[in-house]
Amino acid sequence: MKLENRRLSNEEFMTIREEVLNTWETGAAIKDLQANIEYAKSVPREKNFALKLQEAKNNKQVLTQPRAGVALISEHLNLLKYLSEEGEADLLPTTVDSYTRQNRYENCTIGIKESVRLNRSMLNGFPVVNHGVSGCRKIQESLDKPVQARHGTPDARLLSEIIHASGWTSNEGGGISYNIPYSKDVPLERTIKDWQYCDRLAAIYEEHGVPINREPFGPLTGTLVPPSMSNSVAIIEALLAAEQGVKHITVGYGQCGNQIQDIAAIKALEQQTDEYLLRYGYRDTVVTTVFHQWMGGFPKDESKAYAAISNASVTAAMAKVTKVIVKTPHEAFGIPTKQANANGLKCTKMVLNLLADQKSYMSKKLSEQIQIIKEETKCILEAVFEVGDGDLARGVVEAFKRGILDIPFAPSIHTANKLLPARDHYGAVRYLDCGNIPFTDELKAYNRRMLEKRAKIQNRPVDFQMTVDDIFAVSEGKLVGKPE
Ligand SMILES: CCC[C@H]1O[C@@H](n2cnc3c(N)ncnc32)[C@H](O)[C@@H]1O
Repeated sequence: MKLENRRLSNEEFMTIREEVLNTWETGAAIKDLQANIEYAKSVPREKNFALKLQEAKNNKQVLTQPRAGVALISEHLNLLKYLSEEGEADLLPTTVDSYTRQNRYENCTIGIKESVRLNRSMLNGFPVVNHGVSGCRKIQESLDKPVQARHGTPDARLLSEIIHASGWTSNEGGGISYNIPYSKDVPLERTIKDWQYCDRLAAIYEEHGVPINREPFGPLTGTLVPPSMSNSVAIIEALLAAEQGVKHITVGYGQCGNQIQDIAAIKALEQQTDEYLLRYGYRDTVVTTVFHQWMGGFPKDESKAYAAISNASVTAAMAKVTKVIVKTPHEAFGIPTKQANANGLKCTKMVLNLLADQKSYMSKKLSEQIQIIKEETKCILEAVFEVGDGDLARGVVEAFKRGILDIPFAPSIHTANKLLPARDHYGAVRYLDCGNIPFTDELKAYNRRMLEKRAKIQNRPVDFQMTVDDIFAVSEGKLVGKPE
């Protein structure tokens, strides 16, 4: 079937579904889609992820959500209960393991057996496909808060079938955001199509009375991704989801570190997502936002790690995002203990509570940065539509081929890797090299000027060494990299 940004017909969807359910044994238990929907309808409304986000948006409340996932059902349940109670998490994840993300379910079988034998998690997340609908329903039924699948899966079709049949009412990911940062060589045509299936599935539940939230993965590689590039990808995935009938979309952004630029990025993302959805005829979509606390290298020192978590929480509060994804003081080491995970959540919530009655006020600098990000994003998105001859899906594939869309430090061979970012002297992320991104001369000159200011202050040339210094800076306790 030719790649096209067009809603899958029921016949197309059901034909693909037949094949998807046969890719692992646990697909057999969810063959009856109507029965799956009936089950999902039985989940109490207060445990619906989409509705809880919508309520938070209306109440201008910032919700907290951790990442968390371990191999076995009972341990995973204990972990999520602890994060919900002790950690006061408003929304619950299930972070899925790396084997599942690559559809290597046979490795999960071994990992589950080893976890039982050694009495500790031998997988770096919860293997939703292997545990199947029975295991995932047990998780959902035993918790009193909404659950979302968080992963990094290029082909998440079976994973999505199982989680929604289990009453999990949110799914993270997208055809770009779970491909380019997560894989070496998976064609975009493939993942855009596979995520059209996941979006259509979410929409079918929605059309039968079960609101399902879809959350494109905002931060991408989480390494100096300029806001206009990550915003462009988020808006594209929101449009692709809306075309399949998705009505609840959370667009996301990973903290870059300069507070004004980060708040501006969230505001620009909210405004332009609404603008583009409206422009392309999607009128009844509920758009919420998610801010990811610092995604780059973390300090090992616990106190400094809490400072990074608190600092990110201030930005989340001042930007009035709908939800914030929380880091832990174990970030520099690996998978956190449940205590460290809960501590990151409590630290975050304390800051959010202290700032609940405050927000960032429009200033000249803030409105200038919103304008810059919106203009850069507009240049990118208009070019994507143009090279796709008006079809967004084909435009994405062509735009990556030409380097119009380009994600820095991505493992995928399907991104040009010509874009080079670096921080200006305020710490805002700028384009050191725009590669093939079709910015106006004014926008290129602005980015260059901001980097030249830093070069002058630091008495150094504008070059790649700035980028290298910036990659290590935060883990060394500063934001802007300094020359040796
Ligand atoms: C793109 C997401 C990266 C973040 O995702 C966290 N992460 C990954 N797997 C787990 C897990 N099983 N439990 C708790 N956090 C986890 C990492 O620490 C990192 O911050």
